[in-house]
Amino acid sequence: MSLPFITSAPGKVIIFGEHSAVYNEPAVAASVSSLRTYLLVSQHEDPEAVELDFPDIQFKHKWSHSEFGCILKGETNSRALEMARTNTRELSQFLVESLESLHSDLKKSLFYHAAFSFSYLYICLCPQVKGVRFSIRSTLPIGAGLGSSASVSVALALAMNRLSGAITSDRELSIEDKKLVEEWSFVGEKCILGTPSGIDNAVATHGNAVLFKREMDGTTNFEFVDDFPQIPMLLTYTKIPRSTKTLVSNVRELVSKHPNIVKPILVAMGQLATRGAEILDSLSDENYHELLELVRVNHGLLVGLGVSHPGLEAVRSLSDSLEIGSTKLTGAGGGGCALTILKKDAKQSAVKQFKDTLENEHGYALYQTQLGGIGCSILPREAISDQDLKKIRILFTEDFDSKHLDQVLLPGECTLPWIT
Ligand SMILES: Nc1ncnc2c1ncn2[C@@H]1O[C@H](COP(=O)(O)OP(=O)(O)O)[C@@H](O)[C@H]1O
Ligand SMILES: C[C@@](O)(CCOP(=O)(O)O)CC(=O)O
Ligand SMILES: [Mg+2]
Repeated sequence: MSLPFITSAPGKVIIFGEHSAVYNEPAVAASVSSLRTYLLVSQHEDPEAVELDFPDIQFKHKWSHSEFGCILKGETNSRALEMARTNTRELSQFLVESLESLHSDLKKSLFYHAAFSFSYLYICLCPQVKGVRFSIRSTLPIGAGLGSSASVSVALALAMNRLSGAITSDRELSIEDKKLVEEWSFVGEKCILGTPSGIDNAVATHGNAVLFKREMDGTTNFEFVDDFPQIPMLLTYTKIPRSTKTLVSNVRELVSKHPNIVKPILVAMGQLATRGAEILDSLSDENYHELLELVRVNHGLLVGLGVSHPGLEAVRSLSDSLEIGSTKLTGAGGGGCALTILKKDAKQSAVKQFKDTLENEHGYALYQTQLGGIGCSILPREAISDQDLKKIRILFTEDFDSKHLDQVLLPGECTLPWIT
């Protein structure tokens, strides 16, 4: 595989069923194909180096390949690694402990999970590769509920499977390629957040909109929502930081404390997601009102799980009082983003007041973006001209804003021949 090459994966919006999805309930999500993570895999000046460069979170780390030797060498280790590679449903205890001691200097840092997830995938997928740098840039807000963690895992899983030779397609990614990316990006999400449902990385891999369900045996089951309707909606980013890992584990505590009360809430969310998907599949003037109702109910149930935040309630309450539509938190909650589905007859002046108040009085950011579209994608070296390569290298090394990244790299919009 010639270097450099680039991979990319989109963020997502969960429309129904965040949190309950972790408990094998169905959920509906769509990719946000214009908000993406890009990964540049390039040659390192040092032939022994494996370097991670994550400027968005100001994290850079370089390993010498020999540092991984203590994990890779020996017959017992080889057997344990083989298990880790074949049984992707559980993280390998051997690898978790080995990486913990290798990264003991990072243990207390905020970046531990990013380094852990990267090196877990690296050891499993392409441990023979060295003299390489992995640089990530994203136009997604991080920790906002739009699936930045999953898009990073998908971009890494695609790149590492390409480096190992497991993915070789040069015209179109096949169903098998995407299955492999989905499987390994789920492992990456597990490293970052413990017990993910798999919906975020499934959407970031396959794109479009899906009704998703993880079965009890660990397999994933999803149906694409055909012709996903472009619903008039607004995404509000409260800029309130939070961690998906913490929120998911808080809900787990609540479930184990009050199973008889909380489990029915999760089941109701699953029912709601199934009905929501039916409506989205055949959206009409008649059932549009029901869609708005389901959004309202879903938010109320999430409040019951304790994953809202006063900052999100401010968005919900303003959309209610201006009567513009229904608002729910999206993603793990606790801050991050809220999704407002607008009423068909929402007054333009009220929508404007909604946006102005949130931006000017609360300092929130509003995104107007289309849902659905391209999933993971790859740009091989052969498809990049030397001139474009120069531009791309600059984007990954200098502090450019996301507009520049989009102009040069956005799949479907730019002129580069992305393989999807
Ligand atoms: N651009 C990025 N560069 C490096 N790491 C990232 C990036 N985006 C996300 N991550 C990883 O994902 C974590 C945030 O994931 P999470 O809490 O699940 O929020 P969300 O997925 O909603 O954005 C970060 O702490 C970091 O480990
Ligand atoms: C809370 C959850 O349903 C969604 C988390 O999404 P995000 O990381 O907040 O973008 C967890 C999951 O489904 O894995
Ligand atoms: Mg996440």
